[in-house]
Amino acid sequence: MANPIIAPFPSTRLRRMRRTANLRAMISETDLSAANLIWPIFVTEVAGAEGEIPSMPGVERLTLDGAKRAAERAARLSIPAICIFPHSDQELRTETCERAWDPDNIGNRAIRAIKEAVPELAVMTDIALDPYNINGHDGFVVDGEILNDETVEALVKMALAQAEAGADILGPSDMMDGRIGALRAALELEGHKDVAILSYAAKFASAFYGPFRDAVGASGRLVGDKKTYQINPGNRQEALRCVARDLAEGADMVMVKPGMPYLDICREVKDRFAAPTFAYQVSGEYAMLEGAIRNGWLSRDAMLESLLAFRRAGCDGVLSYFAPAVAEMLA
Ligand SMILES: NCc1[nH]cc(CCC(=O)O)c1CC(=O)O
Repeated sequence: MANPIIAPFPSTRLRRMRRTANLRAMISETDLSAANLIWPIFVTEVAGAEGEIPSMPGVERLTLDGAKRAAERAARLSIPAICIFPHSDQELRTETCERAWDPDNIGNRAIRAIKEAVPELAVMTDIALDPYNINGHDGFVVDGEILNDETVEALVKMALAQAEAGADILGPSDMMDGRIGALRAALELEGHKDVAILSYAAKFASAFYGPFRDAVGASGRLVGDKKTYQINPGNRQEALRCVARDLAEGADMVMVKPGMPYLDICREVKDRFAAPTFAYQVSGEYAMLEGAIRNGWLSRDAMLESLLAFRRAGCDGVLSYFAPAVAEMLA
């Protein structure tokens, strides 16, 4: 970092450059635009499950038609990418999770519908077994253990189905070891060399995912917790090793998740690896901010400030449920 030279007061008065809006604009260090946003949406195949998610006020589960309209809205607002999270038929969850790689599962149908409606919009997916798993885990569970290598094989099948459906960016969120390398190799082999991987590389075992699990119908299902695969929230060095490992295995971009409580990790990842770096402002962060805004306890500027903070911390972009609202404010 540069060594700023500060003349003694009153020669230096830092308030001189804060006096008017134009002076402030001239020395503004960080910007936020719609191009920095990825919009996560929930798509359901269950009749009657569409509509607002109680723990995420303002966020809805969408039908396929709703997903198409969201894609059109994203394009109008210059949001470059949308990320699809499936809410699948709860009755069809199984221990063997075969619907995860069914070309006609709701996630894959949503990819096709959106690519058809708005071909230029980048479509990102989630790779993990939890939307289709009877016990809500991201991997196969046998005798209470989350199996790593068997899960990776399933994730590869899931990824190929998504790539086949037209996904531009795959987002493995499962935290199994070795999955990035396995996905990259399979994509090369199966003719999907240009499909990008945005790895959920530094994903912590967080209490902030609660509302998301409500949204995808996993809350009541989850047996135990995800601490045998997601990172201990206190572990900075382990998070950096995960990022290094995923980049070495062929990830194009990396993610830190959750976001606001982990801005130190964002900064460190960007400085160390100089790779495209994203953060996920997760459901619990959204719920806190939106809840306070709806109660009149915070102004909507808190939303903008929270996203600007990710940019200041070195992130190229942010997955945020605020994406459309913020893009509208910025337009
Ligand atoms: N594969 C699961 C997944 N993918 C994205 C999120 C959380 C996103 C959010 O909270 O907004 C989760 C939840 C979890 O790990 O239990």
